[in-house]
Amino acid sequence: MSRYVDANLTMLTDFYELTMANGYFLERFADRVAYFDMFFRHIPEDGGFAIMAGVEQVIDYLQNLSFDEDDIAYLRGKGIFDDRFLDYLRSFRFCCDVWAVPEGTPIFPGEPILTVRGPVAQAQFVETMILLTVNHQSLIATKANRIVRAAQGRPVMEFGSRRAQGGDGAIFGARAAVIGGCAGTACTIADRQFGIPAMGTMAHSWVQMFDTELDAFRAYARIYPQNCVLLVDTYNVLKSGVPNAIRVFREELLPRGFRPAGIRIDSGDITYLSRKARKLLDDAGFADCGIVASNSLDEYIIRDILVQGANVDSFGVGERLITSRSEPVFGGVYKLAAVEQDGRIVPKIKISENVEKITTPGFKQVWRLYERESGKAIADVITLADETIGGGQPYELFDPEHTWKRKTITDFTARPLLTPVFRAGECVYQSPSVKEIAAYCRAQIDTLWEEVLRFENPHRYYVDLSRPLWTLKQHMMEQMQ
Ligand SMILES: Nc1ncnc2c1ncn2[C@@H]1O[C@H](COP(=O)(O)OP(=O)(O)OP(=O)(O)O)[C@@H](O)[C@H]1O
Ligand SMILES: O=P(O)(O)OC[C@H]1O[C@H](OP(=O)(O)OP(=O)(O)O)[C@H](O)[C@@H]1O
Ligand SMILES: O=C(O)c1cccnc1
Repeated sequence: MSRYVDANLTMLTDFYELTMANGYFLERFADRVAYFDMFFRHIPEDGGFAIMAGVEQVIDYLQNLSFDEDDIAYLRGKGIFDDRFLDYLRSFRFCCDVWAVPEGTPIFPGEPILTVRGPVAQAQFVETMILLTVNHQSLIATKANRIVRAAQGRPVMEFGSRRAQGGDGAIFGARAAVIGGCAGTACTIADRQFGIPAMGTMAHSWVQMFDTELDAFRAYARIYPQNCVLLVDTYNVLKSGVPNAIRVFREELLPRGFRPAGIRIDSGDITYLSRKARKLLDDAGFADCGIVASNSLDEYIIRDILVQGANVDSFGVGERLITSRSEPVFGGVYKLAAVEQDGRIVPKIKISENVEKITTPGFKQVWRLYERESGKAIADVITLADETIGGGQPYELFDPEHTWKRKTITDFTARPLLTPVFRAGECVYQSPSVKEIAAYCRAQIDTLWEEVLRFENPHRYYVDLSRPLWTLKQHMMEQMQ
């Protein structure tokens, strides 16, 4: 089970999906085969890449689609749905094909990251949940990864449940955070469900509950000698918190053969306090005692305090991660790309004044091309689904907007990113564990050039169209003029 409540989320859909489905049904259109693509247009915070996440929960949702009698009665009560349509919903069985880019893969604007093919009434209907699931988790995985990269190898713990936007925000946010590189989470249920390590320290209330800070530290050290991290900022970090921690480490841990795990600083100037605390700990013979920092951190503050010379070994990050506070929207959209007519795929396009918003028509595949020698990713190429790239053949890349910019590459490998997930409604994909996804994500990010990784003005990674696809799109745009 990958949902925290065993609820059927079939009715979690925008109402227009239902009115359209009813309409398709009445127009005898419901079984016409359509292709929908999910893609996004903008990388949060103008970053160089985003991270795909949420596929496992999309699978879970699609496998559990069904309307029960209460749903049907509710819809009947609306007074706008045809009885025959309601009967059709009663026997609804998801029978579409779905392809998705595997979770943990770096993704780029404009490329399909998930495609659904099937009867339009169904393929249209699943839009809302697919978008909300992938938008949420990709947003948080992308944000978490920025924070993790800012920490430069120091572990980052996800502390955000209490400030998440609801239960799903906390649980799937924790899942996505670990995909993006967090070492663990404070979210216990996420550990139970996804096997991602739950960890934590203590709250200020623990310290306040005792007559003195010293008593609070002593009690904690006695109960948890093997993993003793003491919160040192309830009263005064340097005058009482750290000295009391040192005393307790000496009196409670050393005699029992334990070493301290750490102290946590949760307020004030982290750079100043961590440096002073480090010196006190070192002078007391606890050079191995880690310093955890928390308090409304994000990638910018972490980067700043490290540049300032903070002495921090790990970070706890909550609200700004779990809500992706600096940019809380991952604007993935779901657009019709083609229909089938008389056994042929007929591409569809959506025209806009804004060139970026013109959709790319047809049933497509996305190929990632890697330089053979360095293993680095060169570009992604969106092709029609029946095209193949690789097999030792040179390939000409060209910029879809400035077509005179061309380059022929020879020594490369190519892999298709869109992977079959459902065939005719049957799941054909085994989701990896979150740990495996996180490891894959790390390895994939290593294939990106430094220039794409940086926070400020990263290079735009190439997402090109194949010649047949570019020609098709051009032709359709001209026809629509
Ligand atoms: N050296 C630093 N450079 C930049 N930002 C820092 C530094 N130290 C802490 N911060 C950040 O400054 C922000 C504000 O901290 P603020 O002054 O509100 O304090 P506080 O110490 O939490 O106050 P309180 O004692 O009320 O909890 C936090 O987001 C914190 O992460
Ligand atoms: O600041 P964030 O990035 O969201 O990290 C999580 C915060 O949650 C806790 O504070 P809170 O005041 O809720 O509880 P506490 O009494 O345990 O400090 C913790 O001490 C952190 O400050
Ligand atoms: O374990 C912690 O230190 C923790 C957990 C949640 C929020 N803040 C801190």
